[in-house]
Amino acid sequence: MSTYDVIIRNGHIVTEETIVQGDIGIKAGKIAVIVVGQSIETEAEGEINAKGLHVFPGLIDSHVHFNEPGRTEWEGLETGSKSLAAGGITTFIDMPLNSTPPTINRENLVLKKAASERKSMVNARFWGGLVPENINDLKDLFEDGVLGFKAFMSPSGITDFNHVDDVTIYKGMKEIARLGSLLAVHAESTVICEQLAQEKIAEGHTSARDFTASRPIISEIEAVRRIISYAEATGCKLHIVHASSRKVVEVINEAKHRGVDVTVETCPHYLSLTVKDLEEKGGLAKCCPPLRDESEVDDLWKAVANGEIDVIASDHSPAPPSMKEIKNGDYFKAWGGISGAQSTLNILLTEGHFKRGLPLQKIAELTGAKPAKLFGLFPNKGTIKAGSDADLAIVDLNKSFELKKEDLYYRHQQSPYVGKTFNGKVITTLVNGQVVFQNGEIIKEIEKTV
Ligand SMILES: NC(=O)N[C@H]1NC(=O)NC1=O
Ligand SMILES: [Zn+2]
Ligand SMILES: [Zn+2]
Repeated sequence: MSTYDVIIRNGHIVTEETIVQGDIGIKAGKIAVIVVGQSIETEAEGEINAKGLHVFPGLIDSHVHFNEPGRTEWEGLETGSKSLAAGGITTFIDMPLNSTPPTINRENLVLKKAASERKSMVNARFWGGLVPENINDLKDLFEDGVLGFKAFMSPSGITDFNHVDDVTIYKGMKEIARLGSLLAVHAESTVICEQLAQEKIAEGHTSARDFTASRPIISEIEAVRRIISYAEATGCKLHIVHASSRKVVEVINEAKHRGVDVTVETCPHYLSLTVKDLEEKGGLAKCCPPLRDESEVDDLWKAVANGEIDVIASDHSPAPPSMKEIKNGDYFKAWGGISGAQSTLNILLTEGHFKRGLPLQKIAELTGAKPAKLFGLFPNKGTIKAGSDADLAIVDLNKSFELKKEDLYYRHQQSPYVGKTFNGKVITTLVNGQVVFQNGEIIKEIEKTV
């Protein structure tokens, strides 16, 4: 029996801290050894030549909606997890909504886990929901392993996942604080968004820019300020998802400096697309909060470079093509949600590293070490260290490609990124030491333990 099952040779090994060149020896799904500057002398059954390539910690996508069980005509665990494998993502944390039933109690979590065990090719973890009806279920969900809870401050678009009122926020956050967990929040103001939408629709103003104007940045800022005050009152750890603007991030920064335990996520679409894309690509580029303008994109990159963003995740929230169509020019009706999970690393490399000089270590931090630390997965996941799980993405930074529909593993081969040229290509993805994707092919379905 050889010492290692797999040896990855001569790669540039990227972590949140450094880039070093060396060999990685993998045994029983874990990184057994990292030898820097020289070779591992024995041979393994699986030899991977990574000369000239970069080895990243497999990405953690802490924000996906895979819709299974119950809404697999939108997306599923098999198709969703294949797209992640193809994108170098080795762990996802699935949101509690858009599947039906939603993950708001113990029974529903059991269904979610069972489906993932059968169908996911990457590591699956789960968010539980906080809704007005389930305060008494939070403890069960926590005990059964959810990594945190998720609430909407404005309507979620899904009838079986209600947004929270102030009392639910207050009681829910007290309970989540007591459990020692955290609350992730979709923060937009219901009052502002509903009023502005009503006015626009009544006037017959339903264009891309009308939709965007109905969900202004102030709506995020107001909701973020409000939820931060509840975090301060209850001592509940808070995570703001999908900040669309640095102006929102600034509010969170101020709170951090006051000592509030709050973190912030942004998404690749807010870092690479604008309201112009919404006009040109239609529903494919519709999301909530909406895409902003070019100057907001630039400012958000400054926030990334400046260490003001904690996590970058996809918020992959797909729907069937018919629901993404803009009918009669009405941007209010189409489903809001971007299909993007496969492209996170591509966007960060192309727009961040190559265009703006973002260090590779920073990409590894935002998509690996930081989410792993925040959601309790570190150091098993999110970094490359002896003893960590062998979840790895091997990338050729010298390869460019144009994303084609046919490249997408989603249930529906659609994405606002189709047609975009990316610099840097994922060559091989390993999950728990097994190759799941190589040279453009999904290699094999793996047996999963969740
Ligand atoms: N329900 C759901 O997935 N909503 C997501 N879509 C989106 O664009 N923003 C969200 O929060
Ligand atoms: Zn959201
Ligand atoms: Zn979401």
